[in-house]
Order: sequence, then structure tokens, then C-alpha cells
Amino acid sequence: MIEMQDVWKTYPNGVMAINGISIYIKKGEFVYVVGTSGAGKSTFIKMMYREEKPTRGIITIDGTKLATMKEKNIPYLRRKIGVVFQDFKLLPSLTVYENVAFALEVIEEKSANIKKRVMNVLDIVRLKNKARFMPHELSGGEQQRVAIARAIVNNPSVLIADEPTGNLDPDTSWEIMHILEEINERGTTVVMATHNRDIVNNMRKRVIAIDGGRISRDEVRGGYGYES
Ligand SMILES: Nc1ncnc2c1ncn2[C@@H]1O[C@H](COP(=O)(O)OP(=O)(O)OP(=O)(O)O)[C@@H](O)[C@H]1O
Repeated sequence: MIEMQDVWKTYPNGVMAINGISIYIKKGEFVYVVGTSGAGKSTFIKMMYREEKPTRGIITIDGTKLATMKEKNIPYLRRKIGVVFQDFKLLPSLTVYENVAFALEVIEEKSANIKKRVMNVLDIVRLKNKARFMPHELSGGEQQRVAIARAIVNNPSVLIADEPTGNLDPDTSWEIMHILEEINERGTTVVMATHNRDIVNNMRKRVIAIDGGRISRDEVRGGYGYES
């Protein structure tokens, strides 16, 4: 479902961010990507949604080879992959409903389907009652839930989250994690970069650790207290 074969990434300034990574993530998996600051986590996941291109190596998402993909087909990749960021990235002048609907409008979804699908995902993130609110009227956790709704409204096969709990307090972070877990249980593959040890250690999932642009560990951990 997500495959990287000997992937390398050197930025134009010469920084070698990823140094020969090969991984396979199966459909329906939930994977944490961990590592110290600067280890290469963001670069690793940005390459999955083609925000960055590898210098070398092959990345395949759901059968599509990203390197040979034509620019005009990128919107189709965006239908396969939803992305959630640490800082939410909502459009401040649009309501909750409009922020989520926008993701469908840009791919020219039929308007008859838009309302149904937006309300359906707002229900999943438990924000149907705030559809008319503006982002600044919401708490951080609620804003992140809108961002998650926007990311899944296209029904993507993969949800990528880069530090989704980075700006949230512990209780709100757990709320977000339970929603991501629910989305995963509905069949979506979830890949999440995080610094949050508490979450990693308390939810038993596959953990890919990156260090100096290489995979230093890849194992199932957590769910039974702290481990080193
Ligand atoms: N656009 C860029 N241009 C040049 N170098 C970059 C760029 N983005 C990241 N880097 C460098 O690549 C390396 C890996 O960065 P990356 O952001 O992938 O790490 P990270 O593990 O996500 O870190 P953090 O946890 O701090 O977000 C770092 O040395 C960083 O300075």
C-alpha cells in the first residue's frame, strides 16, 4: 500500500535528510514515525504525499509510482491521501462546514454529494453542531478535528498526520488520538509523526524510528507502559 525502496533525499542546500530508507506499510496499518528533532520524520512523510520528491529511490502509494506521476494527476493522489498538520491550516474566513466542503469543491465533486459527505465527516469528528462556526470560535482540539474531517472527506485510503497533537494539551491530544484510531478502524491506513512519548507508549502500534535519516527501529511497541 505504501512502499519505499531505497529512498534518499538531499535538499538543495546539501542537507542529507533521508539516507536510504526502504519500508512497506500494509493497508489498514497504524504507524507512528518517531525520532529526535531534525531526524528526518517530516521529510519522510512529506515524500509520501509528494510535498517533497526523493533524490533517489521509488515510492509507491496504493499502486501509483509517485516519481512517474504526471503533474496533472496530483489531484488524484490527493484523493488517496489526506493530510493533517500540527497547525491545523484551516482557512480563517470560512466556516467549519465550508472548510471541509472546500476539499470536495476543488476536486469538483457533485454539489448534491457535498452536503451529505461533509455532514457525515463532521459527525465522525463530533462537530456537526459547530458546522456554522468560524475557526477562531473553536478550541485548538476542535480546530484539529475540523482539519481531520477535511482530510478524510474524500475518503482517502491513507491519512498522514505530521505532529497532529503538537499544539494540544494532553486531554485534547487523547481525544484526537481516539478519533484517528476510529478512522483507522474504518479501514484507513494512518501514518503519524509524533514526539509524544505518552501516546506512543500507550497505544500498541507499529513504531518506525528515524535517526539521521535512516530507520533505526521498526517494531510494534506500547500499550503496556514505558519502554526505552
Ligand atoms: N526545505 C528544507 N531545506 C533544507 N533542509 C531542510 C529542509 N527541510 C528540512 N531540512 C533539514 O533536513 C533534516 C531533516 O528535517 P525534518 O524536518 O525532516 O526533521 P524532523 O525529524 O521532522 O524534525 P522536527 O521533529 O524538528 O520536525 C534537518 O537537518 C533539517 O534541517
